[in-house]
Formats: sequence, structure tokens, C-alpha cells
Amino acid sequence: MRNGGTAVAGDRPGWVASRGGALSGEFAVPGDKSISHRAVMLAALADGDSRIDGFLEGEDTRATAAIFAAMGVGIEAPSPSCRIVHGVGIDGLRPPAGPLDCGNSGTAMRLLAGLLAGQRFDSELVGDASLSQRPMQRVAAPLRAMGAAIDSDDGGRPPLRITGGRLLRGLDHETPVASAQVKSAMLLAGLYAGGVTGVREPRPTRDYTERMLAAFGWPVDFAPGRARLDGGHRLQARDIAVPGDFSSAAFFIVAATLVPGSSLVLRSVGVDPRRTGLIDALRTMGADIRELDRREGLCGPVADIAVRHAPLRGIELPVALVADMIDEFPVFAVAAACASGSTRISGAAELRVKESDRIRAMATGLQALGVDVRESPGGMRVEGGRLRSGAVDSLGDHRIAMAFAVAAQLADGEVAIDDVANVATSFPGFETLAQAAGFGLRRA
Ligand SMILES: O=C(O)C1=C[C@@H](OP(=O)(O)O)[C@@H](O)[C@H](O)C1
Ligand SMILES: C=C(OP(=O)(O)O)C(=O)O
Repeated sequence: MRNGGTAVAGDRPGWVASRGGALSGEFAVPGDKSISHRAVMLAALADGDSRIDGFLEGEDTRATAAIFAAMGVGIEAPSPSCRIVHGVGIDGLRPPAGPLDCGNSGTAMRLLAGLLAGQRFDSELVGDASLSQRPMQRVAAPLRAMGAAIDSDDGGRPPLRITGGRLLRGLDHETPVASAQVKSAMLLAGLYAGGVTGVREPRPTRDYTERMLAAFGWPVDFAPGRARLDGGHRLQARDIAVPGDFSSAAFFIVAATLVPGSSLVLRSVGVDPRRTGLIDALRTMGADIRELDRREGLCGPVADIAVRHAPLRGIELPVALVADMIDEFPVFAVAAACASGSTRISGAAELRVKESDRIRAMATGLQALGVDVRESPGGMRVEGGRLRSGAVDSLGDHRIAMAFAVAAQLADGEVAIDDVANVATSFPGFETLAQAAGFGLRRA
């Protein structure tokens, strides 16, 4: 992790990626990032010990675990991807000795802003260079309306300084952007608030916070696009099995779809509809993707995903799918670049405030590989065609780096991808898994 925005020389490892061959194999991707963050948070605040299996050993989720350890929560790691969390109870967190470092993770910072607003002690949330540029006003403003004291810089960016000991009151809030992070921040503050906290969203987003709070015994009333809870309850420890992260599986789903002769099975992936808009989009374009052995999990259905190569044709992406594939646009842009005809993405301006400006990063990188791409404020138009060799900058964004590793599997020559260290924030072991599946990929 690069702390406090101080990237040091030699801290920009890169890849050289090129056509491998048909992709094959049956394997699992690491645990879901969103669920792993929430599992640590709720288990920390619960009464009793919780075991988390399938925990994502990524830098983002390890940062969250380290933050709770810094607030007095005992967390054991008996084996990789397993955590035993000794919950301290809803009011049991202790004041941290210094700033709490969220690293690269917007989810950690925004959810913790809500949770820490309700504590009796002061705290400060900091992040790396990328996170320090991301908008926090979207959580700070409604939390202040609940009575929280949160200080940021003039532009509403981190660090966030939170004054403890405030009496919070419930708020009925309509979020202007569809954001599970904003909704979750409100709900976590609502645990400590008097009265009812309600959130309504312009489009439904992932409801993991709601489902998991309910599973830990806190009464929550929720349906797609809305959630309500009141303060004054307690959380009971429980075990959590984290499914594979659909957003990590997405790189293999697109790669196997695009590379002729490919056939892959990805085991035990979370396929909740609020996450799988990419499957709907790719199927409309002609993809051959099947869900096998679908079973119910705590956070929605889990399935094995079978993908075979199929030629794609461009589409006008329905805006209704945007929130359900919000983290998949980098790799979706690659699918669009390899489809026949043009693909139009709109209504996705949120992509500009992720780990990088993902519209700009994908448009620039694809143009460097000879693709005809035109940016718009809320998306882009991509003309499908051949990809040639070239050099692209991931801008330190994990999903941009992995998306271009996929693009290289279709390119006419080598693709040099700069600044890939942050792949470890969400997908530790990507390189090894990708090589084993047949990717042409090596360290620069
Ligand atoms: O709640 C979550 O775990 C997440 C919500 C999404 O962010 P927004 O809430 O900003 O859309 C997503 O992009 C992020 O990777 C994880
Ligand atoms: C946007 C992402 O994560 P976060 O907001 O937690 O940094 C992501 O993983 O693509």
C-alpha cells in the first residue's frame, strides 16, 4: 500500500501482456471485497466471536481489518482468507492512537465515516494519493445533517476529521447518486442515532450492508432502492462465508468471451443481480455465459460461471444497467473494443470519481492501442476493431491495469501496462491465475 500519497521511486511495477492462447480451466477468484469489508466491520461491533471464511486478502480489506485492530478489536488470521474477529460490542471500540489509513479504498473511508461519526472519540481517516482526490462530500453532508461533526478540505476531500461524542439523530435521506457506499455510511451512522434513519436511492445498489446487519440480528426494513433502521439494538456474532468477487471474475468472463477457443469455469462467485449487469450486457452482445449450481448465500445467489468464446456485436448500453456493473466498465470497454460495430455507454459519470477517471483512462489507453473511442461527459462511444501493440498507463487503478491485460490477449503485439501495483488492492494473485488460465502476461 502506498500511504499518504507518497509513491516512491521504483514503486511503479508494470506488465508486458500479449496474446496467450485459448483460455481454459476451472478455478475460484478471491473473496468479495464489498462483503469482506462489511464482515470485518459488523463482526468487530458484534457481541461474541465471528469467523470469516473466504476473506479477501487484498490491501483494501486488510486496511479495514488493521483499522479495527487499531481501535482495540482482536482479529486473528489462523490461515489465509480466514479471520476470527473478537467482537467488542456496539459501544466497545477504543480511541485509535493516530490517523486511520484506508489506503486506496473508497468503501473503507465512506463506510467508516458513518460508523465513526457515532463514536464517543475523535478520529481521522486518511488515504493514498488516489483516495485523497475522491469526493467525500456525498457522505459528509448527510452525516452532518444527522448531527455528525466531520471536517474535510475545502473541496470535501480526505482526510476526514471526525469529532466524537455527538448525539446523532435519524434522517430520511434521498441520495442524489446511486451509491451503496453513501447508503451504507448512513445506515452505519444510524446504528448510533436516535430515531429512524432512512435512505432512498435513484437506482437500487448492492444491499450487502442491509442483509448483513439483519443477519447479525439488527432489525432492518429494506427493499430494492430503499432501507430503514433505528438505533438502540445490538449485533450478535455469526460466521460469514464470503463468495468469490464477481468484479474479479469479470476479467476472466470477458477474456474467455473474446479469445477464440476459450472455455472457463469460475467457481462460487456471488451473482447477486445488483452486481451482474455485465452478464446482461454481454449476453445482449452475443456472449455465451451460463450460471451453474445456483445456490442462495447470505448476500444473494452464488453460482459457478461457465463462459465460452462467442463473437460480440456492439450495443447501446441501457442506462438501467449502469449501477449493476459500476466496477466492470474498464473491462466492458475492452469487450466493446473487440465487438463488431459500435457501443455507446452513457449515464456513467460516476466512473470519473473512482480510483482514477475511468472514462479518461480507458479512452486514452484504448486509443493508444489504435481503437476509435470518443469520450462524453457520462461515458464513451467505442468502435470495435483490431487492437495493436502499444503502451498504456493504468494510472495506479487496479481495474484499469487488469482490463488492459485482457485487451492484450486480443492485440496484434505486446501491450506494456504501467503502474500495476494496486492490483493487489482487490485481486491478489491475479497474475498467477491469469497465467495459469492462458494469458500472455509477465512482469516488465
Ligand atoms: O459499497 C461497496 O462496497 C461499493 C460500492 C460501489 O461504489 P459507490 O457506492 O461509490 O458506487 C463500488 O464502486 C465499490 O467498488 C464498492
Ligand atoms: C471503486 C472501487 O472501490 P472503492 O470505491 O472501494 O475504492 C473498485 O473496487 O472498483
